[in-house]
Amino acid sequence: MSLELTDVTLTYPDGDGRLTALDAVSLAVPAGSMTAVIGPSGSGKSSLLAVAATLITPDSGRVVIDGTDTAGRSRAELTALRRKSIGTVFQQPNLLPSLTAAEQLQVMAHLDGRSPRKARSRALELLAAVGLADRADRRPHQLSGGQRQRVNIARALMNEPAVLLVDEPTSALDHERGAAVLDLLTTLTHQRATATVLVTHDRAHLDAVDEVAEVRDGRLNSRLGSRT
Ligand SMILES: Nc1ncnc2c1ncn2[C@@H]1O[C@H](COP(=O)(O)OP(=O)(O)OP(=O)(O)O)[C@@H](O)[C@H]1O
Repeated sequence: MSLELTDVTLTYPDGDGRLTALDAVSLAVPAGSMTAVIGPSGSGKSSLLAVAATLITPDSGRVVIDGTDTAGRSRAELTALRRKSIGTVFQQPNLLPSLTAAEQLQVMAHLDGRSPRKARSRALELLAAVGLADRADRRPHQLSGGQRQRVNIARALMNEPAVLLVDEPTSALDHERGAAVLDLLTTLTHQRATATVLVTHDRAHLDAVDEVAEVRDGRLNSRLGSRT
C-alpha cells in the first residue's frame, strides 16, 4: 500500500471540550488506484486529506506513506517526506504569476536539489502528458482555467510522488472541462502508479474511481467504485 491510514482519530479544541473530526478512520490506497472521498460539508474530508498529507498529526492511529511510518518524525523529516512522496492538487491552482508553465514545475525540482537541465526535460515531459506541450512557455494569465489546473496537476507529479492528494480539482471548472481533468487524473494515476485520493462533491466522478469512501460525522464507510 502506498498510503495507509489505520484507526486514525483526530480531534480539535471545541469550547470546553473536543470535537472529533475523524473517528477511528482506516483507509488504504494501493499504487495505481484512485479512491474518492465523499461526504457532507463538515464531515471530515479536508481533515482526512490534511492527515494524509502529514500536515496534521492525529491524536491516535497510524499514517504510513510509501512504506514510511510517520509516527515520531520531526517536522524536518515530515517536510522531506512530503517533498519526496506526496503531491497535492487543491481547488485553486496557486500558480506563481510571473513564471511560465514549465518554470512552475522546475521550481519544484530546484527545491529538491535536482539538476536544472533534468528538471527542464521532466517539466516538458509532464506538460506533454497533461496535453500542454505547446503551452510550456505561457504564464498563468495566458492560460485558461482548465489549462491552469493541468499545470497544477503536472506540478504535483514533478517529484514522482507515490501519493497524490487531490481536493475538489474541478470546482472552478465547467462540466466538460471538469470531466477532462478527471479523465486526466485517472490516466495519470494508472500510468504513474500513484495512490490517489480525490475529495469530491461531484457524484459524476464516482464512476471513474476504483473505490469510494464516504465520510459521515468523522466515520468512514468504504465501498467499491464502479470501475472494479
Ligand atoms: N482547525 C479547526 N479547529 C476546530 N474545528 C475544526 C477545524 N477544522 C475543522 N474543524 C471542524 O472539524 C469538522 C470536520 O471539518 P472538515 O473541514 O474536515 O470537513 P469537510 O468534510 O472537509 O467539510 P467541507 O466539505 O465543508 O470542506 C467540522 O465540524 C469542522 O467544523
